[in-house]
Amino acid sequence: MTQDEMKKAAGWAALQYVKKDTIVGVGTGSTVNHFIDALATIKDDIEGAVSSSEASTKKLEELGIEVFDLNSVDLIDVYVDGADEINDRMDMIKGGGAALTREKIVAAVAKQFICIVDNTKQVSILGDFPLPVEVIPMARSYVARELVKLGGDPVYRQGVVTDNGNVILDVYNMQILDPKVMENKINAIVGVVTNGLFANRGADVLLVGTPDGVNTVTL
Ligand SMILES: O=C(CO)[C@H](O)[C@H](O)COP(=O)(O)O
Repeated sequence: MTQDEMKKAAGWAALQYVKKDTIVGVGTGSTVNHFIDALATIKDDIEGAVSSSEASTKKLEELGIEVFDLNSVDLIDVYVDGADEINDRMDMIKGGGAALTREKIVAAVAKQFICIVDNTKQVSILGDFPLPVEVIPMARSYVARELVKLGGDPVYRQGVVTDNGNVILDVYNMQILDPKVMENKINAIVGVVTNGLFANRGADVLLVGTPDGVNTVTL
């Protein structure tokens, strides 16, 4: 089974968590793209979606799913998104697709976070995947120096501008033993918009695509 087939299995499995007549929070990435394909098959049964990126909005609209502005929505029942890494506490690193800030905002509003991954994303300690940090452009060098003080090796993701007009620093070699503490420390650096650690708000349900089917994990 290919990695993409495992992503597809996880993406389609998330459909069972979508309730009738609700607004669905939609993440970003190749695994979520499979979820959007699945969601399109029940589009007449849902009210619509709130999207975490321009890319997901485009795909949702192309498939006929109405996309609402988050400011016009009081309640999101489930938020479905992928991850770059997830540990057994359901803490994640996200932002490989540079959509981390909007993802974190939509996730914050949702009652339930359903994380969909293939089995290569499960880790015991977060940090092999470089941690994305979204930064206001004029603060890039300052934030990079502060990230070095926290023990990381930040690398500017050249040529990438986020949907919010900011830049991304990918932090290599970060020892992330306490994800919540690290998330808070990095977010406290002036000029950081947010970082890709989702620990203060982790996943509630994890769906893992494997060669033997989809495993469901809850805490
Ligand atoms: O956080 C993300 C985008 O910002 C994605 O969820 C993450 O990068 C996983 O992507 P994929 O499903 O393509 O493996």
